[in-house]
Amino acid sequence: MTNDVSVRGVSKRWGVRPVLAGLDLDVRAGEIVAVLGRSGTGKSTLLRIIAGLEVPDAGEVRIGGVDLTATRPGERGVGMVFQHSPLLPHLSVGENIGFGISRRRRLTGEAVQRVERAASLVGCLDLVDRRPGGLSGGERQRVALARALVRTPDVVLLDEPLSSLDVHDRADVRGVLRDALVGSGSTAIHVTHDQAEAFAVADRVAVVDGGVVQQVGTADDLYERPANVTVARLVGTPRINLFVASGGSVGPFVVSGEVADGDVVGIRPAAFTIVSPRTDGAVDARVRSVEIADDMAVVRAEIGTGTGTEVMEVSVTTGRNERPTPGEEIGLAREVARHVVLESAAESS
Ligand SMILES: Nc1ncnc2c1ncn2[C@@H]1O[C@H](COP(=O)(O)OP(=O)(O)OP(=O)(O)O)[C@@H](O)[C@H]1O
Repeated sequence: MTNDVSVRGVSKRWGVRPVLAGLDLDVRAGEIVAVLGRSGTGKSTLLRIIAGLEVPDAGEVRIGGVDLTATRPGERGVGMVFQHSPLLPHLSVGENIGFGISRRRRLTGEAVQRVERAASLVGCLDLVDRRPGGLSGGERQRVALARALVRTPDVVLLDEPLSSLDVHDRADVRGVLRDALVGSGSTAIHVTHDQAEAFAVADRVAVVDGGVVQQVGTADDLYERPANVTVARLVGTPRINLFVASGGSVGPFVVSGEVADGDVVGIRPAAFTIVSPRTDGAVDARVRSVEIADDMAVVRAEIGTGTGTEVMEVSVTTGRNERPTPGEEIGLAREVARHVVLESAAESS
């Protein structure tokens, strides 16, 4: 295959502000990679550079090993889908999809087949005779995707394609999107700030922050083995709890395995166990708030830090039916089964 994407040392400033700072990213042929990052971290800028719509200050982009620095957007074999992809209102859905391969409104034999294939890839074959005006947001984005895929591009770039949809449409279209991308054989780079979407659509996720890729990996890699504090805080809902280790303990908790003084240690909310209040050896806590998320409850509780009178808040998840109430005294088992060392004091000194 010749449609792998390689981004090497790409930098871009807007005015004095560096947005991308020597960013590297490798996407294998046929792979779907999501670029996940907070708002304003340069994700769209990166996509536009790959598409040839922006020129980087430094670095290069290769598709299939070919340096594209001097290649115009239309010649890069790249298709794009945006958050709001404009459809032409006076054309039918089929004609809109066909617009990707021909400026002529009346399509001939082979073009009709290609439109039908693209429409069926995204599950909108039944819409081809409709006008875009009456389509739902989810339907419109599926049509926009079909219009990008009809050209059988080497690479599809998707810039927040689902973020204008309501939660239900978003969840439905995610699956369609992944199946269509896999079915097309194109390499895909999907920009989003929604981690659930990134994990649902992509084979691997690249976390971007500070103008560089912080870590690339599967959902398990990023959740279980985040490379640093930045990734640990961006991946996982509710957020990971952070502690600085001291005297072999992590705040008032004890983890399996050794930790050195000054290590920054992360404990996921699901790794804590709630026990009865004032259980021998448990950590006393008071519930500040409880939020229900489907079958899970997110409990925010105040604990002593183990270093005096200071208190800190930890997030703990539990089953919806086992949840305590705000204000209640609870205990947290002192021994925590899983943790991750995010910064080693020995390395940073
Ligand atoms: N053409 C431009 N001129 C000046 N500044 C720009 C331009 N395009 C983007 N920026 C700035 O660069 C930064 C990164 O923007 P970009 O849209 O790439 O981020 P993003 O991660 O895609 O954000 P979002 O998720 O909010 O879309 C922002 O601060 C933005 O204001």
